[in-house]
Amino acid sequence: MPRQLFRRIVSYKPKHFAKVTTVPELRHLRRKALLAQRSVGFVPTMGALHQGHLALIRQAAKENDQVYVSIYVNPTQFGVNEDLSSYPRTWPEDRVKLQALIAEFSTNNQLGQIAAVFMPSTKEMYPSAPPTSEIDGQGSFVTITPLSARLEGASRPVFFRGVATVCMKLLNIVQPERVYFGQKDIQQTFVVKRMVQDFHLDTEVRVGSTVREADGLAMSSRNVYLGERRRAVALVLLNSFKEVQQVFARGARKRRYLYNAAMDKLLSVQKQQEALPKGKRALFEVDYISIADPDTLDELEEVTVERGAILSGAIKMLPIEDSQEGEETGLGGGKSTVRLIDNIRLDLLSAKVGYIP
Ligand SMILES: Nc1ncnc2c1ncn2[C@@H]1O[C@H](COP(=O)(O)OP(=O)(O)OP(=O)(O)O)[C@@H](O)[C@H]1O
Ligand SMILES: CC(C)(CO)[C@@H](O)C(=O)[O-]
Ligand code: BAL
Repeated sequence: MPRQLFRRIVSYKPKHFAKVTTVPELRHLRRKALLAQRSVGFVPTMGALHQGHLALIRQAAKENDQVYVSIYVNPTQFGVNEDLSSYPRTWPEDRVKLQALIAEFSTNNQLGQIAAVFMPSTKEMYPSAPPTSEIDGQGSFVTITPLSARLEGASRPVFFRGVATVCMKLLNIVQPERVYFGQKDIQQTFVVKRMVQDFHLDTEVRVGSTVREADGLAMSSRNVYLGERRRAVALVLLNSFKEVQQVFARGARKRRYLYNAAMDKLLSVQKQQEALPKGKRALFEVDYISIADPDTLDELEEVTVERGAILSGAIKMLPIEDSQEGEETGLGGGKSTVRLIDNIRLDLLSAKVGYIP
């Protein structure tokens, strides 16, 4: 019998995870796992857990003996005018979801188990200086350029500096064999992979597919802010990708044809919404559409069938106007702008069947 399997069968699986708030406690657990030759898979999150997070935890439990999850809303990745203070914090619900996963994993001897949930304070994560969201703020930061300055980074200038910095801290603390990120935040996966490579971090970066709602909308912790009216229009980004798939399947390869297919869809839906009365419409702005190389994320002038492309984009759903009596306006009453991102792999196979991975 393979050693790994034997270890799992005889191993005692605790029914509760340790909730850890300090670095020494986490290191103590990690050292015990190392001495017991248990592999650790790590899933960093900002909480408000949904099926996208749970899928990453399931994948980590398939590939490791122990799963560590972090829940930490990292201030340095939010710009000064972004939604740090209102970001959903839902620990009671998150705990129930994690406990349900523990029950699910404990019935299957082939799976690892959630061993620790790391919920540090900001003082714990940023011990020597208060974290800054200012572009020229002082502190110890990891910067990955030029990758961090484009696409998401162009709209959110401090975002990837904050993500790389907190991921470096978390990876130094947890030292997992494997770390898990979602494809939904595709540029983040490129930034973290580059950081792991350039700083010789001893961990394997694994990427889980984007988990979607039944109609295709990518799950996101921020979707709770949309409300009914904006939720119905939010699918426009994915629908614009489907237009690109169609023209690609019909033979278009040049950037301008592919890009225009997405933009035409976005602009036509934008016009339709603008024509509606204020009490009915959901306005949005297009932030960017990118057609990029699958290995470097550099913009492409032409997509080849052999390599395909990463098609990604972001839109900003603007605040709800004239909310109606009894209208479900989402968390925060529809007052805040909600930025949505999504991406798909553009290749001939998926384009022909209209498959959205
Ligand atoms: N729909 C999804 N499918 C797969 N992975 C996801 C999905 N949504 C988020 N993730 C991944 O979960 C991890 C934690 O993400 P995070 O806690 O920021 O949630 P989020 O839903 O992306 O939040 P937000 O969209 O508001 O930034 C990241 O690696 C992220 O890519
Ligand atoms: C990776 C991460 C947990 C870092 O704060 C965050 O950017 C996220 O949840 O995607
Ligand atoms: N999911 C990425 C974290 C953020 O948008 O801040």
